[in-house]
Formats: sequence, C-alpha cells, structure tokens
Amino acid sequence: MEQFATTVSDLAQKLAEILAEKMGHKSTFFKENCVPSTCYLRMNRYPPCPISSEIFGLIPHTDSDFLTVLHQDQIGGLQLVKDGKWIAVKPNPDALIINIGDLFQVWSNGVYRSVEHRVVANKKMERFSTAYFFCPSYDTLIQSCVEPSIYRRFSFREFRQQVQCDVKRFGHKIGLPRFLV
Ligand SMILES: O=C(O)CCC(=O)C(=O)O
Ligand SMILES: [Fe+2]
Repeated sequence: MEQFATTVSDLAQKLAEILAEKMGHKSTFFKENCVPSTCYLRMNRYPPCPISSEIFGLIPHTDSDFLTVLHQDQIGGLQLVKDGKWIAVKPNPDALIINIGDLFQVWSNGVYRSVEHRVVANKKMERFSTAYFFCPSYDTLIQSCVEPSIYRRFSFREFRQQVQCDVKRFGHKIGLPRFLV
C-alpha cells in the first residue's frame, strides 16, 4: 500500500504539472503545496447490496481535492455524469482513473471540470477501490490562475469547513457554487 501511495503521489504531481502547463502556467505551486503529508489514501469497500437500485454505494459527489487517482477492481459500479447523463465506467483493474476535483476547477477558472460521480453497489459481489486524493495543506490559498476569476479566493481549510458545515446542515455537499464571485 505504501508503494502504491508513493507511485500515485508522483503520478498525481506530474499530472498536475502537465495540466498547469496546458493552461500556460509553469508553476511550482503543486510541488510546494501538495506534499505527501497533505494528501491521503482511502480504501473503499462496498458490500453486496440486493436493493442497490434504491441505495447508493456512494452518493453522487465531486471530490474536494485537485485530482484523484483511483484504482478499482473488476466488479464495476462507478458512474459519472457526461452530457447530463450517468454513464458507467468500465472496470479495469489494470488501469487507473483520474478524476479532476473541485480545486482544479477553481485553479483553472472552470476550464477543467470537477466530475460528478457515484457508486452503485453490486447486488451479489463486494467491490473494492482505492482512491488517492491530491490535496494541498489547509493554509494553502486556492485561486484562479487567470483573471477575471469566477470564484473568490479561499483557503483549503475554509473550503473543507464549509463542506462539513453544509453536509451537517443540509445532508449533502454544496461545494463550489458557494464560492462563486
Ligand atoms: O469507489 C469508487 O470507484 C469511487 C470512490 C470515490 O469516488 C471516492 O472515494 O471519493
Ligand atoms: Fe469520489
């Protein structure tokens, strides 16, 4: 697991740099602010669920990070929104899935989009996935790399606190719309 974390950590760093360069920014921002100690790994287990059409394995959400590197087993169940429709991601244990998170959407001023996704549990088989969340330190200021920005500047701490607060109050994350200018 440690080996996996080290490998995907390097991968996430490289991908962030490439995505930044594509926006015309050769930035040290990610190297300075998203270090292994501020990123984390989550191991997900989805028990079989005979009523999976009524209950989600994981409710629809966007990830609260810059990007997520995801490994899933052969069972399947991950779905994402494309052109307003839910589509299934083909399970492939030999591949990694890269999701753009909320922070890259802000940093790129909406050019890169944080993808909404969910997990539908399998009726008969349990499923496992491992997600690596590429995050900055809590004090890092998140802002667009171009002007005029559609989001106001905020710290990662403020973002996490707002998400937690909304989940407690409304039962779900509101996320980026809260930070529009
Ligand atoms: O299990 C999956 O395929 C997705 C996991 C996920 O979206 C998450 O942990 O945020
Ligand atoms: Fe996710």
